[in-house]
Amino acid sequence: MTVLGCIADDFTGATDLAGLLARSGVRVSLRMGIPDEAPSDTAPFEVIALKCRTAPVADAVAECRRALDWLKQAGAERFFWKYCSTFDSTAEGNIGPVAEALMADLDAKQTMYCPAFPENGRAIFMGNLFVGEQPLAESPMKDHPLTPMRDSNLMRLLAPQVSGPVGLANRLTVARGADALRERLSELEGAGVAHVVIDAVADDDLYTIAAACRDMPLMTGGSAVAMPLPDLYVRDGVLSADAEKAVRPDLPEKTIILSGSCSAMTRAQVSAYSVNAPSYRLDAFDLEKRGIGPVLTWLSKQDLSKAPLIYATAEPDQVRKAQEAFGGPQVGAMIEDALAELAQAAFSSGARRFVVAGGETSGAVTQALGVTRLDIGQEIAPGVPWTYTESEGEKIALTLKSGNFGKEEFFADALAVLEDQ
Ligand SMILES: Nc1ncnc2c1ncn2[C@@H]1O[C@H](COP(=O)(O)OP(=O)(O)OP(=O)(O)O)[C@@H](O)[C@H]1O
Ligand SMILES: O=C(O)[C@@H](O)C(=O)CO
Repeated sequence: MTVLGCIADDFTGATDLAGLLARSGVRVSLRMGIPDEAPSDTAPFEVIALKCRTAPVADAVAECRRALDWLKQAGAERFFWKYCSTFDSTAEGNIGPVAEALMADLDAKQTMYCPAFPENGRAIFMGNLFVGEQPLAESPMKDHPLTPMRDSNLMRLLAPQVSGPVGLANRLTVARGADALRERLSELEGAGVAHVVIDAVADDDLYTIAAACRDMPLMTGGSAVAMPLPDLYVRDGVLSADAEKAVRPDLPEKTIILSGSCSAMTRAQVSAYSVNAPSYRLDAFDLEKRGIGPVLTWLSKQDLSKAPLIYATAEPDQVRKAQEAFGGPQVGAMIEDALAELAQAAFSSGARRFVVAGGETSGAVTQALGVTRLDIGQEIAPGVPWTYTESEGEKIALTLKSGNFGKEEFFADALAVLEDQ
């Protein structure tokens, strides 16, 4: 029976959330897209990964509502809407419109918003989101190819995305504990505030917030505020802990690393890895002119046991030039399609270990590999676990890395963690 039903707006975000929930030892099931069939063999925590972060608002809302229906059928009575720890969205959405639609379906008068992820340097103070020591709008997220973040204030970012009033429960309240926070939430509810941003700067704050909000029909946030929920549910008696860890299948060593993320950390990871490993830079202008042929030829000559890297990862000025030439969404889709086709080609050449960087990129690659359900394995870095699944009846391992997660040596770390298991 499913205790918590989760909907994630991208694929790396979904594995991030699943990985943090799985730290508790409970079984977490991750579905790539809404399953066609009715729920069966469900886990206490079900996460549905969608690719709707940058989809048109109406499409995102419709898809998330369908996901909600599936999770309700799975028996869930509490729900979690997972978006990015850097609140990636546009002036239209999709964080607010989806939250509002799910609230309406669940008859919820109020929900909370907490993208904080202290282990990865995301903190919220007085409603402002920080990435490390920088306000969001001064961090590298200001140059994101699809969702450039140009304001750091979560209330200001959220207000144009929702129809109801937006409020704040600040750190001074959170520091006073779960009862004080509950009181503040009900005071805001009395004043008609439906959308409450909650400050959090450290993991202790997240425990307080999860404790205060765990009975809301809908919680929303990054992955970290969901992390305390399994233990809280066990204490509440609504969940019994069953430590069913996924076991790594026996896999050939052949590996491919595909990076479509242009985030600052991924750029550093690509630089670090490409010094010693075979690597190919996929250039947007070259791809448009000559198609995917040259990189397919390069790939066919690689020894996959050396874990080659193919990356479209580029500096902000290069991204800007490509976007000006072809249009932002068009160039994004062209590169995603290319990386998806390369994943298929690598699979046909025997690759069974896939390291993918970037949420949209991960969505494209997993869809191309026909992956529908993942088991969560060992974490490589906070929020980035290995996952195990099948493609065309063959066992494979996949890790889907959020753009800004992991340290500089992430790609080498990922290979090492799999070897160590
Ligand atoms: N050189 C490039 N020029 C323009 N767009 C690019 C280039 N390289 C990649 N892209 C596009 O940028 C987008 C990057 O988004 P993606 O979600 O994959 O990474 P991310 O945002 O860093 O990761 P996350 O969502 O996990 O934080 C993709 O649509 C990708 O195709
Ligand atoms: O929350 C995060 O930062 C990540 O899980 C993510 O959503 C990146 O796409």
